[in-house]
Amino acid sequence: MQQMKESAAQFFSLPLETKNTVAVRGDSIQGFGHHFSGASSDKLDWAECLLLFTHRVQDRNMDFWPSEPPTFRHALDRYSMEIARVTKRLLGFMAADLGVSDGDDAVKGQSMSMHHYPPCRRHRDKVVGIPPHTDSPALTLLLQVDDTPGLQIRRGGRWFPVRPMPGALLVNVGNILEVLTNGAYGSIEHRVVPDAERGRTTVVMFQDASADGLVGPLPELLGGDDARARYRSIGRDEYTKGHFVAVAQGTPFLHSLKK
Ligand SMILES: O=C(O)CCC(=O)C(=O)O
Ligand SMILES: [Fe+2]
Repeated sequence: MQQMKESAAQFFSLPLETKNTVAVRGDSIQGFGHHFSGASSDKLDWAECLLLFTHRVQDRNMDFWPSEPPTFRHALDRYSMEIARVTKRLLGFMAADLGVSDGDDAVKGQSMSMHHYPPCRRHRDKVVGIPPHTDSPALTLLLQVDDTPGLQIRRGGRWFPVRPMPGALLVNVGNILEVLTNGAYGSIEHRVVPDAERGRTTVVMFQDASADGLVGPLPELLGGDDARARYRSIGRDEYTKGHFVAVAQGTPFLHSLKK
C-alpha cells in the first residue's frame, strides 16, 4: 500500500512531457490525460488521471504503464493482486449476507484510475475535480495517498464530505452490483471538489463482476412475491455503452434500467 502511494505521488509530480509518454491515444481509453467534465463543460477540469486495465493480466497493455517512477509497475502489479483478493472477500461477505452463491474463482476484470487534483485557490466554483456520478462496475476500492479532503457523497439531495481515514480503503458500491443485488446494495452518487490549499491524490480500483454476458438481477434473488426484478436485464456490451453515453450526457444510467 505504501509503495503504491509513493509511486502514485511520484508519477504525478513528474514533468508533463514524461507523463505524456503514456498519454491516451488511438481509440483506447487507457492512459494519462482523462477528463470527466464533458457533461458539465461550463466548468474547468481540475484533475489529472491515469487509467489502466490491471486484470486480467493478459488484458494489460504495458505501453500505457509508466516506467517512471521505476517502482511504479511493480507497485501496481502487487497492489492490484492484493485488491483483487480483498474485493473477492468483500463480495463473498455480501453474497453470504444475501444468501446467494459466491460465484466462481475466476478473476474478473479490474481497472485502475489514479487521480491528482491540484489545489485551487480562487474561483473554485468554476472548476470541477470529478463531476457527480455513480461508478459503473461492481465494487470500487479507493486509497487516499494524502489526507486532503475533497470526496463528497449525495444523500437526500445534500452533499456530505467523506473524511479521509489514514490506512483505510474506502469501499463504494457500483451500478452493476446494485443491479445484480436487485437494489439490496445501492450505488451512491459522488463527486470531487478540489481543495483550496492542498493537492489530493487517489488510487481507485474498480472490480467488475461478470453475469454471464448479461447484467440483470441475480435469479437466486427473484421468485418470491416481493422479489420481482426491479431492473431489466441487458447485454454486457449494451450496458457498457449505455453507461458511457449517460456519463457524457450527465444523466443517471440506472434510471433507464429501472422497471
Ligand atoms: O478521487 C476520488 O476521490 C474519486 C474518484 C472517482 O470517483 C472515480 O474514479 O470514479
Ligand atoms: Fe467514482
